Amino acid sequence: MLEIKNLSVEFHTDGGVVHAVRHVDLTMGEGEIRGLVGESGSGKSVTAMTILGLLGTRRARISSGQILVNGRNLLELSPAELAKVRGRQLGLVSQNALSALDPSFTIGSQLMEVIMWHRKLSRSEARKEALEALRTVSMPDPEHKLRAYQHQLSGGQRQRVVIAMALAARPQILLADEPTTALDATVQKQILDLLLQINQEFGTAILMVTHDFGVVAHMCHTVTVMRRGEVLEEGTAKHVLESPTHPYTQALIAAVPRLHAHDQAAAVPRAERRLHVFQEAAL
Ligand SMILES: Nc1ncnc2c1ncn2[C@@H]1O[C@H](COP(=O)(O)OP(=O)(O)OP(=O)(O)O)[C@@H](O)[C@H]1O
Repeated sequence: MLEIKNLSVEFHTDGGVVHAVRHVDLTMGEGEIRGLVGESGSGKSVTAMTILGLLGTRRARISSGQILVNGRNLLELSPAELAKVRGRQLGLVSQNALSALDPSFTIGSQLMEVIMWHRKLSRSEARKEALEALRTVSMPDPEHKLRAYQHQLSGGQRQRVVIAMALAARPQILLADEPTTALDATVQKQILDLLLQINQEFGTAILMVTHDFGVVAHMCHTVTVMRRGEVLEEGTAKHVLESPTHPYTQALIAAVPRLHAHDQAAAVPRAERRLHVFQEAAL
């Protein structure tokens, strides 16, 4: 469904050329949850933003590669064509819900706008869909939340709205860029579980950008590990968690407190269980 081949991205800065992504290959099948893992600056976000066509600076240059979504190379599309693919096939859940939402409009009007844009519905139909979208992301008191502004919501509730907006066009693939970074531990788990539920209910594939192998153990079927713009290793989450080949991956796994000792043993069957679900779904 998603195939990235030999992708390289560089930034031309005053201080010289930054090779942010180097010859990256990555594939995702239907319903797959892939973790894209690495420390800060390893090139995860630039990879995700390149897929979405949202690099956002004229200093960026894609120096090689292809990004195929259902066989179409996104790098050859016009901006208008890419915008359509972005809505229909790719959705983004960014790390900062505050910057993704507009403080001067209600949650309902922002959701309705996205729904009307993608699905060509009337205002009253879009309102019903907006309410349904808030129910899908298990928003408490959704009727009331439609009329609320972002400052009236908790961090976790805002992130639920961002997920609802990303799902408005029923995309095949969600790109989730550190979606729980700004949240406390309990809320983090709720949001990860919501993404898992969406994956299972709608078959939405998820590219989960994270620096945290705990997230991989909790929800990913497969994982790609990046360092300094390159892919160091990739494989099933079970395999990489159990027998990481690279010392860098070993260090990332060791850095997760809850994966230490007996917790690590418990995490593996969890990832394995999810892998089975994924493999069955793929058959
Ligand atoms: N607009 C830009 N101009 C110049 N360099 C950039 C730009 N955006 C990213 N980079 C550089 O590209 C490299 C990869 O950055 P990227 O944001 O993809 O890392 P990351 O793995 O997502 O890190 P983090 O987890 O901190 O978000 C870094 O060296 C970064 O400094």
